Amino acid sequence: TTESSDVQQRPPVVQRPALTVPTLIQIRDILAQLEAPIISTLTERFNLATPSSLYANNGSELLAYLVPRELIAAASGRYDYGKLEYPYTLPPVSPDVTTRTNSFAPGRFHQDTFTGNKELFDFYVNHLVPLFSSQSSVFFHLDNSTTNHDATFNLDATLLELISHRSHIGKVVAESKFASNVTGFTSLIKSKDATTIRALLTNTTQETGVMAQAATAATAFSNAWTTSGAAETISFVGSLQNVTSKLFRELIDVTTDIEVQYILARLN
Ligand SMILES: O=C(O)C(=O)C[C@]1(C(=O)O)C=C[C@@H](O)C=C1
Repeated sequence: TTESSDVQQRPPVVQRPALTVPTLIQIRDILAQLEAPIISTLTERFNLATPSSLYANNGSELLAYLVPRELIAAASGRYDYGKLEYPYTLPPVSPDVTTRTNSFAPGRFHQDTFTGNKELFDFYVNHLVPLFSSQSSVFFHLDNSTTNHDATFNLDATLLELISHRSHIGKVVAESKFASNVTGFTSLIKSKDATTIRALLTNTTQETGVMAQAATAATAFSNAWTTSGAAETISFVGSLQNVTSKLFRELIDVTTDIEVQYILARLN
């Protein structure tokens, strides 16, 4: 009928709630809470033997593995507005638009379309996976095989989701910083001065604290594995430190990229 085709053609009306962001101090606590789960998953993943063929063609098999998982996640609301979760394989989200009647007061979340996921995925596959050099396997198979591809991709997916969520919390870090310096940021946004915006968003003291916490967590998790009797090589503790440090350096950089892009689109 005319009625049903009319219904099909009309785009869904999306009601986006007005969401206020926490203070910078609160957000830094939230970021700190994510360090242990990330490093715990990393430790688990680090201990799986990793055939490099699994990540050929820039990780195309892993990306394909993420598709059905992200479709299910989308259906359960994982990527809904304000969740600060963005998929690796699904289409980009539509941005908020500031209008005369809705100016998005400072402190209110303003959706932009940028995600750091491509950067995170490429870093993961090309710079982190090559460091996963475990020779032993935690799996016992009667056919003498040592790998479990499904378990490996499953941990990859969990880790990728966690690091993506951590990085996209940068959007609310940026909103919180924008709200506390509207005048300063507005002129920089108007002149599209990404370099000065980045400098204004950067806090190297905070970065040092984040890196130190990550190192502490890596020590704790590697100690937990060795003292509980896992068959680890002598180099395990140092290698996990190295991988953790590389990951958190990247996370800070991608989080900052996401902050910069958020600010640049703040008045759109
Ligand atoms: O805490 C902040 O101010 C942030 O912007 C977050 C963060 C991080 O990723 O942890 C990123 C950039 C800053 O230089 C310091 C820390």
